[in-house]
Amino acid sequence: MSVMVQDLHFSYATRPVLAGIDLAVEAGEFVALVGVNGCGKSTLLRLVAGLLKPSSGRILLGGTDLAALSRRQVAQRLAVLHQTLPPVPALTVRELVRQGRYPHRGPLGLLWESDSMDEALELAGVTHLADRVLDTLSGGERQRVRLALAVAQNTGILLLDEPTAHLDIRHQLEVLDLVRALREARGLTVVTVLHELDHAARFAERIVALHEGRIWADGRPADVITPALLADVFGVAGRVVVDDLHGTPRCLLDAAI
Ligand SMILES: Nc1ncnc2c1ncn2[C@@H]1O[C@H](COP(=O)(O)OP(=O)(O)OP(=O)(O)O)[C@@H](O)[C@H]1O
Repeated sequence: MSVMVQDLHFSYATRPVLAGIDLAVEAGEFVALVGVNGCGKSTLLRLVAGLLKPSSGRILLGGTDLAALSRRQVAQRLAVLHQTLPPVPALTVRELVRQGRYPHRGPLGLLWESDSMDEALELAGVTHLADRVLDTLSGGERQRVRLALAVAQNTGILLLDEPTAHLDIRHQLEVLDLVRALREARGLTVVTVLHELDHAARFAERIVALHEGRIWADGRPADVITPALLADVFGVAGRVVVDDLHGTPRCLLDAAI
C-alpha cells in the first residue's frame, strides 16, 4: 500500500517542526528516515499514522485521504512500532500482542486470531516470552515484543520508530533481517527511522534525510550517504567507503565539526 505526503506542514503550538514535506512511497518500498535528534522524524511517522493532525497538507494511504479514515480503518492499513510500549505493565506478552489483532476482529475473528498471533510471536522471536509480564522484560526483549505487536496487526504499511534501539548487534541484525523478510513475503511498505546510517544503507532501498524541517536528500543509499550528508546534516567530518561485504555505503566517522 502506498504512502503519499503532500506539502505537509506541522507545528507543536508555535514551534514549527516540518515545513513542506513531499514524499511518495510506493507499495512495497523500504524507506529509511534519517536526521539529527529532534529534526522531526518521529513527528513525521506520527502524522502518517494519523496520531497528529497536520497544520496543512495531505497524507494519502493507498490513495485514500487519511483525514477521511476512521481510527479502525487506519489501523487496518498501517501498524506502528513506537519507541515505548503501552503503559500497562501487568499485561503478559500474549495479552498485549492479542491486542494487535483488534482492528481485524469481526464476528468470526476469533477462529483465526490465535494463528495470526502465534505467527507474530514466532516471527519476532518472542514465543518463549509469551507468558511473561511486560515489566519483567529486558529493553531488547521489549523491543522485539513491540515488533510482534506491529506484525500481528497484519497491515500493508509498517512504520517503525528506531526498531533497533536497545538491541545488541546480533538482535539489531535479526530485527532488520526480519523486517526485510516480512516486506518480501507480504509485500509490505516499510518506513523506518534509523539512527545507524550503515544499517540504513544496507537494509533500505531508499533513504530520506530530514534537515531543518525539510527533506534534504531522497534517493538510493549510494546517492544519499555522502560526506556532504555527514557534514551538512549531522555536523560530522567523515568519509564514505563501499562495504566489501554487501556493496553498500559505510561511514568512517572522524570528528564532530
Ligand atoms: N509533544 C510535543 N510537544 C512539543 N514539542 C515536541 C513534542 N514532541 C516533539 N517535540 C519537539 O519537536 C521536535 C521534533 O521531535 P521528534 O521527536 O519528531 O524528533 P526526532 O527526529 O524523532 O528526534 P530523535 O532522533 O531524538 O528521536 C523536537 O524539537 C522536539 O523537542
